[in-house]
Amino acid sequence: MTIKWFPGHMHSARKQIIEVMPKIDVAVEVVDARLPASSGNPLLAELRQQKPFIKVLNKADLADPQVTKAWVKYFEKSDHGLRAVAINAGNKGDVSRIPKLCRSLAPQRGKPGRPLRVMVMGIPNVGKSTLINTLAGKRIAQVGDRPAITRHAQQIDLRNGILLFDTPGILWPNLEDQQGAYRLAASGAIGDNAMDYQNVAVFAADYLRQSYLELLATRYKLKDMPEEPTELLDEIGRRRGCLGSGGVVDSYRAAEVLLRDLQSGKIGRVSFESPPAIA
Ligand SMILES: Nc1nc2c(ncn2[C@@H]2O[C@H](COP(=O)(O)OP(=O)(O)OP(=O)(O)O)[C@@H](O)[C@H]2O)c(=O)[nH]1
Repeated sequence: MTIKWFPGHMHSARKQIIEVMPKIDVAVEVVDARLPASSGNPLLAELRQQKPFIKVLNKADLADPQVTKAWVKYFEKSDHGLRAVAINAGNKGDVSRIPKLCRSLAPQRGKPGRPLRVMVMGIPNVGKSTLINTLAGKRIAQVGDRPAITRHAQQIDLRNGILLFDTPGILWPNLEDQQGAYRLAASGAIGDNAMDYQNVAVFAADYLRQSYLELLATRYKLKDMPEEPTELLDEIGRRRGCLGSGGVVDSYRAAEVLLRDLQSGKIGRVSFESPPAIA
């Protein structure tokens, strides 16, 4: 397996987090609801100190609702200073829960002259920008004729008593765990070029066969379900007409079909990992 991704940003992100942490009231980490552990950043747990912390399980519209519920429960039970919310960052109603939660976690702030300072962080592609835009867009809807967001360096004034910091903003996941890296790639959280595309598709086919057999069978009208993941991928390719010369399955195209379908939610709502049992 070759991962060509984010070499050596650890040191500068760590420095930035250490610098920014004392200046903020609430830390928000956006993770992917389909893989809340693998899409998290281990630095935050270590560097957050006693700051109120919100885990935003985003893209919940793509994740298995039962599993997401279990994750929310797990996070809140395993850490008392932490609150977890599952949202779709494009949905205003969902997103409006976050400012409310921030206010409840830092009630002493958010008053005139004492803005509530919130830092939004997360690995690439989890939906940080979408979340920030929806937070800001709410303000556009209310005010209409003035720009909703003001950027001063890395601060965004939402003009509702909340100041967003998006530094260091982008973090990276732990790619040392091979299974986690495969989940990240299969969900689309790390780019297509980061890992061998066909290996990722084989991993996804195998995972779906084991965990979401019915969704897989329905999507590709599979009558027989080959146990061997490469054969399963070939069968999906055949069903989708991904054939090369001589009627041989073009496995690259088959991989593309499966991963695109999976990442866009066309196969159904799929979670890639479940929380550990709570003691
Ligand atoms: N289905 C779904 N898609 C989402 C959601 N939030 C974001 N997306 C999509 O996910 C992709 C990445 O979203 P961004 O907001 O750019 O993510 P980001 O974390 O800012 O990404 P970087 O700029 O790479 O750090 C986009 O295609 C979004 O439309 C969500 O809740 N549900």
